[in-house]
Amino acid sequence: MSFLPSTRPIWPHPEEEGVVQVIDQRLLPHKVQILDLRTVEDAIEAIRTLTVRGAPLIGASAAWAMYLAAFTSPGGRAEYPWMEDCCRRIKEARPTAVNLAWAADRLMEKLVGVPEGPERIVAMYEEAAAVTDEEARRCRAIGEHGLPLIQEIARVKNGAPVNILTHCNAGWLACVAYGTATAPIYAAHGAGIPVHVWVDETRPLNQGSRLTAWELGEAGVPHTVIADNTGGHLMQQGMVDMVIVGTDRTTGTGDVANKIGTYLKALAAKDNGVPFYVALPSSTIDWELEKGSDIPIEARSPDEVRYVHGMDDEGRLTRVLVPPAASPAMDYAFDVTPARLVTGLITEKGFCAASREGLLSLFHEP
Ligand SMILES: CSC[C@H]1O[C@H](OP(=O)(O)O)[C@H](O)[C@@H]1O
Repeated sequence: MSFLPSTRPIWPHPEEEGVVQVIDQRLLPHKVQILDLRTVEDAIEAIRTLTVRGAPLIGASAAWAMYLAAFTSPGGRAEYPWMEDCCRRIKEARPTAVNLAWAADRLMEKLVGVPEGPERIVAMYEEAAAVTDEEARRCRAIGEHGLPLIQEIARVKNGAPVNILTHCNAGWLACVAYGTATAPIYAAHGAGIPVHVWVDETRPLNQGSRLTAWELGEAGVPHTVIADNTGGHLMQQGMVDMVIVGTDRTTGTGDVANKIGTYLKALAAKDNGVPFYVALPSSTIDWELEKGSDIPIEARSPDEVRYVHGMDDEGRLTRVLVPPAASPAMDYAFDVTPARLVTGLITEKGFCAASREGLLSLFHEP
């Protein structure tokens, strides 16, 4: 199986009803393992454990979780009380990515319009597939709208590679296809524009060194993995032409929640005059929030900081403890970059300023 930007990390089982298949991202890049999700609990656990992760993919997973809830409902008819309780539990799986609630609520809205029974189960399947396909189209469009930003730098550099720094994984693995931050990168690479990507390892779970590096390697995009604290030095040395990151929730005023460490990259970019772009589908915009400080920031198990997971020299998946066993640890999964540090937003409808006016120039507030 070749893994290209159009690859999907989630799909309905091709032969068996009531089964959704996902790539277990906890084992990448060392092992490609497909998991079968059969119940809403399976799907919630996959989201909670980052088996599937990334805002758009979390949204698609929530949509398919609602289908699994319908398929496994106690009375076999996707009864409203059961579905409402499942929707609530799905929305509790992780707090920061707004796509989770957006997708689960959309499936609930679809449900109320269809009588309970087999027809409603089919409607949940079709709506989950629609959410998934729409997300793939949005990400492809993000690539098209971000491409000119890279083309302009390539023009100025007269054929020298465009150096792009990215943080965490906002690739097809985090979405449904193409990615958000990676979509313009894949579009540029596909158009023959020389690019090189500085890949932040992104502690503590190393979504960059494990997932982004794997994606780019599979797609043949030149890249270099760097320790998280390297980006500022590279920017000071003029070795970064732009930063492109994803987001888990962006307020209607352009404040951006993304993987922990993003804010520090934005500060370094501002200090060095490096453009700092955020790529996002409209499903990641939270129009109800004015201030980024109101975005719920997920705190995860300290063991994610204390242990490093990887493969040993004998090819065995393993983990090692880094700090003393007695040392406490904290694991904030996200931080908030204020709009004033964001050069612009790359969306499926075009490029805009990180502001309410900018977003409203492209979208109607729901
Ligand atoms: C395109 S959304 C990707 C976004 O999600 C990641 O978080 P996690 O791996 O914890 O789901 C990270 O913030 C990425 O930028």
